[in-house]
Amino acid sequence: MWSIGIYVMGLVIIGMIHWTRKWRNPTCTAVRLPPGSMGLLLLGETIPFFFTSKSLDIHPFLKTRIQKYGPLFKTNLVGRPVVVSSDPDFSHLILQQEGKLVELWYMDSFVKLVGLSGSVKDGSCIIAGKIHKHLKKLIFKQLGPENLKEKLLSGLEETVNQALSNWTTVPFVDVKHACTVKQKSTLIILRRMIEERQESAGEIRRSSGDLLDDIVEEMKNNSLFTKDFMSYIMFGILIATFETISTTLTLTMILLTQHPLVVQNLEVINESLRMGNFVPGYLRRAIKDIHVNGYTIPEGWTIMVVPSAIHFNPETYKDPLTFNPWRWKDLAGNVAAKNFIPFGGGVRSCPGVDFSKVLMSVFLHVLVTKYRWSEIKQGEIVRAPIMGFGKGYCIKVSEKLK
Ligand code: HEM
Repeated sequence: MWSIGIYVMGLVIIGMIHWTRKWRNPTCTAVRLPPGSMGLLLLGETIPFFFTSKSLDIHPFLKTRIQKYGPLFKTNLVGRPVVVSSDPDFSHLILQQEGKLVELWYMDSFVKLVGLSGSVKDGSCIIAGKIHKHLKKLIFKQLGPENLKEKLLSGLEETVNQALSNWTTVPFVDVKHACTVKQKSTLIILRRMIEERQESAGEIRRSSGDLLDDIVEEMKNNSLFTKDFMSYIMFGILIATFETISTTLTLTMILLTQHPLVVQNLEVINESLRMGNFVPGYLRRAIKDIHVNGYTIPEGWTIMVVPSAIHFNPETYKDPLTFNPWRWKDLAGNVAAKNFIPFGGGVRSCPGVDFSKVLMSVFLHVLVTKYRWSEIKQGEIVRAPIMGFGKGYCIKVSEKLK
């Protein structure tokens, strides 16, 4: 009896040792993986990745490992092997290689943990291939520079004026909250709007011609564009708009309050985007083995491009943690091309880039020319690892005295 027990115990121990070895060195072939640690069995290094950091700087999980292992390191997050890249050239290459070396990839559990659930299925972005191209074209037609100038700009200014005027009537506003959509009710409203537009498609189309009209038109010809799918896509677009712009504007307000002399500088938005890095990384999956600097990233592994590491690289940006909009005057265009990626890059880059920059410029212009503000509650900047503002950033807005 004893001998059977010892035999089983031995088998379990050998199994555990084998499993741990395989976890630490996950490939069977003799490829040279980037340096780094796969962390604890099953957990990997997930826990320190989600620690809260109260600084604008690169998250400590990433910073300490970049210092220890260099610009490319391996790790394991939420059960998946990941290579993290803070190398500007390699990151640039990866973002340009969609469909060739890599594909957009969101780890399900990662997405849930960082609060982006809803946009993925089985890890892959559900908006792929032809649908992706088509949708992006529709978004760009509405939010690209031409339509912005011809149709949207005056409306934006009016909306911003109205919002700021409303803000003067309340004791204070929580900036991030004031710019954010209420998710549940928005989804219901969107579904209703699609139905209404479907019912009166011809009529509204002539008078409005917005993204929703384009989508309703597409739904007639494309069986993949179902009502459910499209209300979900519209919701995704709204989230992509509000979450990003509200975070960037809140951070801009905090930085401007700390540096009032900078207010008139047009490069404030670029500088805020450089320092914001509200997501920890852009995720891709290697669709074939990728060879880089003598290392191999095996097919199927996740690659995380870390914008904060690129935007806080002291070789590109002197005193990277200093808010200095003037730095942009001296930065050559070709330097910025690989070292400034707040909107991603390649075919998966953000289609809302022009709209976001125009909206934020209009907001800041109206704010500083017509209004003044004072801080009521300081926003505590936290990265966990998505950027947030603790218990909120509250300001009191008043009209400027004439
Ligand atoms: C400050 C504002 C914004 C920032 C910083 C931002 C940032 C980004 C980034 C970094 C990506 C690429 C992610 C990746 O490569 O994995 C992206 C993609 C995307 N963004 Fe934005 N975004 C902003 C505003 C907007 C707006 C206003 C829209 C509205 C249409 C939008 C819609 C999208 C969409 C649909 C994608 C997916 C593109 C694709 O998969 O090809 N974003 N955004």
